[in-house]
Amino acid sequence: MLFSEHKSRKGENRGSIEVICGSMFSGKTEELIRRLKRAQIAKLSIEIFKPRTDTRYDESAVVSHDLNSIQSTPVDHSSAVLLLGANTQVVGIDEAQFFDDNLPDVCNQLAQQGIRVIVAGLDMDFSGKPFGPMPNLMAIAEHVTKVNAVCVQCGNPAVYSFRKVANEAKVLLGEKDIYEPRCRLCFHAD
Ligand SMILES: Nc1ncnc2c1ncn2[C@@H]1O[C@H](COP(=O)(O)OP(=O)(O)O)[C@@H](O)[C@H]1O
Ligand SMILES: Cc1cn([C@H]2C[C@H](O)[C@@H](COP(=O)(O)O)O2)c(=O)[nH]c1=O
Ligand SMILES: [Zn+2]
Repeated sequence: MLFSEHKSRKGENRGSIEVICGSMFSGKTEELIRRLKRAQIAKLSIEIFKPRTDTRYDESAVVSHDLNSIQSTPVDHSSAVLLLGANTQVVGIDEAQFFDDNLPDVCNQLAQQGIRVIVAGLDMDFSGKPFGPMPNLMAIAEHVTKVNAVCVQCGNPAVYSFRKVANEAKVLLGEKDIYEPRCRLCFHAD
């Protein structure tokens, strides 16, 4: 599937929702940044949002594990995305799993206003359960892209984020110190 930067003709509503999902280290943020930078090259106006709680690499920028980055606005609630994203052509959202349950409705409203909305997030938490608003976002999206990491145990495609520490909290920020991507077989082996 190719994602297009084409501009709407006058009066034509080209709003849409794209979801990029997968495990940790699967390339969600890289893919989000790639699509947003192409939109910038096409001279479309863009606004990017992430949850304020996600301070792993930077307070405000969206940063991939390979340290590619793009400036963003940290927000506390999806309502801020609706307010701040309303007057732009493309809206990008990273770490969508941490947003409140109203995010799908916000994305729908933005798409109805003609905005291309691109959302990236973890589809499953460390226990293999659907994460936050992600399943509902995937249900209403025009396009869903599931990316895979490489299983660190066996080298097969990985769809799970295995937590290496004993902590049952749903939200636990971290990197390779706490998580490793695993395939189905290796995820359920431990
Ligand atoms: N086990 C792994 N499988 C795939 N990529 C990995 C792995 N470990 C590190 N990486 C790196 O992580 C990058 C993806 O980072 P990023 O886009 O931030 O992922 P995500 O947002 O899905 O966590 C890859 O391009 C690769 O260089
Ligand atoms: C599986 C899982 C992950 N997290 C946290 C860990 C990281 O800070 C982010 C995911 O980042 P990425 O860009 O996808 O690598 O989420 C969590 O809080 N709970 C979990 O179950
Ligand atoms: Zn494996």
